[in-house]
Amino acid sequence: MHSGMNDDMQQQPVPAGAKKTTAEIHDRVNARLKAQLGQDAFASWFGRMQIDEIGRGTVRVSVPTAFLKTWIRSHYADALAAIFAEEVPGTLRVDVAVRSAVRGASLPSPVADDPAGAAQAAPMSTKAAEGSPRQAERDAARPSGGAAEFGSPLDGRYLFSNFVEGAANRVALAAAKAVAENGPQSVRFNPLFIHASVGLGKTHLLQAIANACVAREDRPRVVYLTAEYFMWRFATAIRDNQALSFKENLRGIDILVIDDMQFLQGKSIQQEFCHLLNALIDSARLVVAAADRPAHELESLDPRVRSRLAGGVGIEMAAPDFDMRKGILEARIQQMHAEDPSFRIESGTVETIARRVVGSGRDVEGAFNQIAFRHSVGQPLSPEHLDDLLNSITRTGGEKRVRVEDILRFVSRHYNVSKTDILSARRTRTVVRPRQIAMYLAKTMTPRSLPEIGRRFGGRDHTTVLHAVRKIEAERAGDPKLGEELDLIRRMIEE
Ligand SMILES: Nc1ncnc2c1ncn2[C@@H]1O[C@H](COP(=O)(O)OP(=O)(O)OP(=O)(O)O)[C@@H](O)[C@H]1O
Repeated sequence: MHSGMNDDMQQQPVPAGAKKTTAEIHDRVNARLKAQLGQDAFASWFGRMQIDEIGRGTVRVSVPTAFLKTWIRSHYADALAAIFAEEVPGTLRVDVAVRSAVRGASLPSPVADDPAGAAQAAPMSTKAAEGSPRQAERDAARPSGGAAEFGSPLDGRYLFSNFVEGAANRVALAAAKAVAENGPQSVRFNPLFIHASVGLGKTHLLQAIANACVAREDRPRVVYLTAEYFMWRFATAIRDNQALSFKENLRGIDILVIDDMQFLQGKSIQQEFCHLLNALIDSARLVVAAADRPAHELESLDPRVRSRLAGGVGIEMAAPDFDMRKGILEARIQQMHAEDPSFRIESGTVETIARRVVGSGRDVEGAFNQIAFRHSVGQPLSPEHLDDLLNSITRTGGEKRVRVEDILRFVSRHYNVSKTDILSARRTRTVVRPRQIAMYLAKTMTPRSLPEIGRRFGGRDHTTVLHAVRKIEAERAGDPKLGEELDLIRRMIEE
């Protein structure tokens, strides 16, 4: 797990009463962003950010391209606003603008409350940036860290090298590797469709393909996204009159990797997706997709999309056996140990978890994450607690498992905010609060890791999720009313 939050907290405070200069603030904000995101992601998205103005509760920053602005607004609005609020007490909003070619002039647009208006002020195709905007957008979209243009950022930890192979996934892994090796020339496996029940490694494998493709020498344009993200981006593009550039952008890519196809809904969106699928496959671009069931069983899908997906190579992954489960645990322990050398876990505990948690890779990781989380807050699990934990994980198998999707639905209903708002970059309190509660519930009711939850919440960083979980946990401890409210929502979701 990335330890950004901890690094971040180690920063030296400026003595009370001392007024920081803009340059000092910029340095501190940069240091925090680097600590949270890692050097590569920081350099890609914030390396060219400038602070233009600070005052009256507003910080104005600028970046050289509309693409960077859009990306920062949709992926890092929360992180940026939270950091500025800490560094510049009294900050209520952060405006991100595109720097004009004329030195110093910029086109402001709020990061928080009016994404639609903001996007219209400087659409992606606006020639407002210095140099060649298209080129700058491409450069920004191809950071050395491997994030792909337009889609969700890739998680650098999902690699072939730490994907544990076993009888359950051998064929899928071989196909995935072949696809990554041949890149856009993988016509034999086009589209490659991987299906498996929850938590069996679809996302890991898809991202491993995308990560490997991004690193190829022929530098294909790779887009990884979930069906939900596709829907959200498409809806936003229509609202912002950017549907054309949205389509153009996607049709120009070489490899599309799309996850969670079972969530693709809506007639016009499916139509659009079908056009995209046809355009890509017919022009020999590679499509890799995944869902929780075989393509022909995806009943909510438009029959044309279904048949196009079923016309490629479909491969199933099954549940991991004991050796695979042990392998997954060992891989996670190794990773954790590299980040925090003080991290220890008894070998007997590893065997116990692998023996008792017979579900998916996620269940195995869920048990591990709980143990790691306790370790990180200085409260290691005692043997009895481990037993309780394993009992609760093995009890909540199969159909009764709570999904982030269910949590989002109930929270949005309970607080009367739309799911789109919860997933958006909006930072008004009426949206932020339910979002944090939903994140807290996702962490405590599902075995998903912080980065996974971040991805489900509109591609947010795991530190944003951690912040939300800690905040709600702390408030809950001092506010019995909040405790009751959370229990009520929890019961509704479980029922
Ligand atoms: N074979 C494996 N090797 C290493 N890690 C694995 C393997 N299978 C699953 N995992 C881990 O388990 C967790 C869940 O896997 P992943 O998110 O890829 O599942 P999924 O099939 O996409 O689930 P969902 O359908 O719920 O999104 C991930 O952290 C992943 O790294």
